[in-house]
Amino acid sequence: MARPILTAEQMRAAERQAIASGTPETTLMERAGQALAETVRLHVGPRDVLLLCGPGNNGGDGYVAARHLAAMGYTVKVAAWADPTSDAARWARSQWNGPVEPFASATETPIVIDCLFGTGLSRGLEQSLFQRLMLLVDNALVAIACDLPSGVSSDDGALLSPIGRYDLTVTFGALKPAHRLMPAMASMGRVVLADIGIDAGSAWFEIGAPDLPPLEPAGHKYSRGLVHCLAGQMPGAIALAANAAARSGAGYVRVSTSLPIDGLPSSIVQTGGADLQDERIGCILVGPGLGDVPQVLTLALTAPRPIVIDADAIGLVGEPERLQGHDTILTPHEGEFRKLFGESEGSKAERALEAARRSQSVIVYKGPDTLVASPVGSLAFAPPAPAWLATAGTGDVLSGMIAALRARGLGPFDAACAAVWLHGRAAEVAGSAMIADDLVEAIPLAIAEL
Ligand SMILES: NC(=O)C1=CN([C@@H]2O[C@H](COP(=O)(O)OP(=O)(O)OC[C@H]3O[C@@H](n4cnc5c(N)ncnc54)[C@H](O)[C@@H]3O)[C@@H](O)[C@H]2O)[C@@H](O)CC1
Ligand SMILES: Nc1ncnc2c1ncn2[C@@H]1O[C@H](COP(=O)(O)OP(=O)(O)O)[C@@H](O)[C@H]1O
Ligand SMILES: [K+]
Repeated sequence: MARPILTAEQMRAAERQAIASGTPETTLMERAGQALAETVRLHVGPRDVLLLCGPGNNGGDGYVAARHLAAMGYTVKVAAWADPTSDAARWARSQWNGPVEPFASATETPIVIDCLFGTGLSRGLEQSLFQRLMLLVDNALVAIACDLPSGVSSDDGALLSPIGRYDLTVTFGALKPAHRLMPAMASMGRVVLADIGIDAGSAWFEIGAPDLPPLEPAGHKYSRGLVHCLAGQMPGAIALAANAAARSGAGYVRVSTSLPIDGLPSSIVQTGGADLQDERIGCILVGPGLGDVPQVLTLALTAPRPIVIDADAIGLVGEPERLQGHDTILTPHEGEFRKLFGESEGSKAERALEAARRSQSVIVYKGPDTLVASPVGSLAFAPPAPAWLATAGTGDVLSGMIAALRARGLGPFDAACAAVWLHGRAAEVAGSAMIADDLVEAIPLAIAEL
């Protein structure tokens, strides 16, 4: 299931909306703290708990959780960095009947819950604070962050001060961009989303398992999708992409190549010519292994068909505005992105959206925190993918998968999101010693699980 993602400002607006509709702020805080306590009960055994509370509403969630955990039978200690400064947090503090010790005297405890700062963090933590926090977090059996690890910038995933490693992060109403952006996402552990009754409808979301289009009982290979791949100077890469397209359910995969490609399955047709005016083509794929052959990209752009532009072809585009009016999906990694769009300011999310707007294309901005951006402002964040995807050729596999799903009839944004999700899942199925060829073999297994 897709999970909504809101910026800190959007989250505050959603909270104001809920309050205006009759839900008091203290009720939202009660729900958040209770959900935090229940998540602890669900995931963690009955060991002593230390809650570290800050001055704002993140700390308020902590006092509420302390009360619920104590009622569940946990031995609970609370340590505060500062007195509550918001009305809701003061209320939550007043409802906690146990002692509150100074932060400086808090000692190592099996379960540590960081409720110091959440979406309201405005600057890095002072050194004595983050050093002590990291010690408590890294020496805990289980470390849990309330909403966000303290030190993380909610909107862009930057670390305003160093953070420890958390096993679990419990967030409320919606995920925040930092849950799915590097470097913050690498230290969050599992991210659990608790419903606190706010309306989190959003154009930004975390990609969930896709719904692939059902096969027509009376379908034929062309109606299932024809992917036309354009080879270049290093055909191994387009072979991987073509294989991936075939394994992702395209009805027909064709490769235009001047050199015969060894080892391609016989079901993938190799042709010398490139009739790109063929109306049966569902998607053209250009770029993997292309080399410096701009005329192949130009040829692809003369065809009025959906097109995936990957790898070398991205560097050959020139001006992003050239792609306006085409039905294009671009799949840059960091280097390719900067080559085409230049060095721009802002978070990865903002840069992805700006790139989609300039090129009027769907942008799959790859990396450990892959984003899919559309020209109309939709933004999808990939769930964490295994680090072993960082191996040669996995990007070629992804572009083949996107082309197949586009040819099968998904729209460009949905095709990219579905392929990104399946790519990550196929990598999990293939295991940590996989190479890109194994990833291709795992695609049907990932699809069969849906
Ligand atoms: N917005 C919502 O809908 C809800 C928010 N809730 C909680 O409220 C949190 C946000 O609360 P707040 O906006 O009060 O913000 P925080 O509790 O994250 O922190 C804000 C407080 O910390 C201070 N501060 C910020 N950076 C600091 C630093 N580096 N060193 C020392 N002090 C610093 C600020 O001056 C302010 O007093 C969320 O993360 C979540 O846990 C929940 O109670 C549920 C509902
Ligand atoms: N550390 C990582 N963790 C998870 N996924 C990663 C990581 N590094 C790269 N990836 C993914 O692996 C793929 C690599 O693509 P790319 O850089 O184009 O490689 P290649 O050109 O060798 O095919 C992308 O889908 C990217 O999102
Ligand atoms: K926190």
